[in-house]
Amino acid sequence: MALKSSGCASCQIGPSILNSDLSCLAQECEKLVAAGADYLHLDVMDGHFVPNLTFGAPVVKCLRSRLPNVYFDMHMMVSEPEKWVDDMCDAGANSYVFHIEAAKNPVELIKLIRAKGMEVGIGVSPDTPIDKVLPFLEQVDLILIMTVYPGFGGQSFIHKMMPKIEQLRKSNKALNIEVDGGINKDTIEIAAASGANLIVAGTAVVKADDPKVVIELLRSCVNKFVVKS
Ligand SMILES: O=C(CO)[C@@H](O)[C@H](O)COP(=O)(O)O
Repeated sequence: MALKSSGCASCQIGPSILNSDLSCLAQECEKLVAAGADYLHLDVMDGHFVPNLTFGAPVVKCLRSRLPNVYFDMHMMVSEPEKWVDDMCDAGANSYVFHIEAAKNPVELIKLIRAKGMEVGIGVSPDTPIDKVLPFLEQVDLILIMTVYPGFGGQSFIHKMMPKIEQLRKSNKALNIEVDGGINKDTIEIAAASGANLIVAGTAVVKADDPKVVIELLRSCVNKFVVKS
């Protein structure tokens, strides 16, 4: 599987496992895939770029051995994104999403990630203007718009991020625009209407009685808006 779109930005749902039961992470991931997840969004935090710690390549490697065919979308909330490219690739990551705020040389970093055969994404935190990523749109597979401040699951969706998504979608119909943070049945519509097509949902999915129902609801909502080229 690849996130790269071929002329049209199709809807894919990628649950974030951050707020799942980490004591049995592999089973939680298997459950999400069985519930219809298109990919898994894995949040790596270094306690420096964000005020929280999660996990690194050794955990990703263990998950890869249990889930050989699932797409792992690595959201690297780290201060030195160039440092973990090799490890994440070797662990089985499919995409490597670094934050524009942390990248010293985005062009070189994009090249490094591509050379390892991973897809490339750039994350944008709420206080960062969208202009910062516009020069790189042609070089990446996705732009990740944060609709919460990175660091924790379960926060409230920041509506005023929608113009960023609208501007990106207006500039490129085929671009993969990933939205992350506070996505649930009440916020999916505005995110999809603004132009997001890759949907990261954590709490709403992993804490649901039936994750399949929530994934289907998110997907049907996005499919009403998904952009055709
Ligand atoms: O990257 C992050 C938080 O930093 C996200 O992936 C959240 O983990 C999504 O969780 P919810 O906001 O959907 O609970």
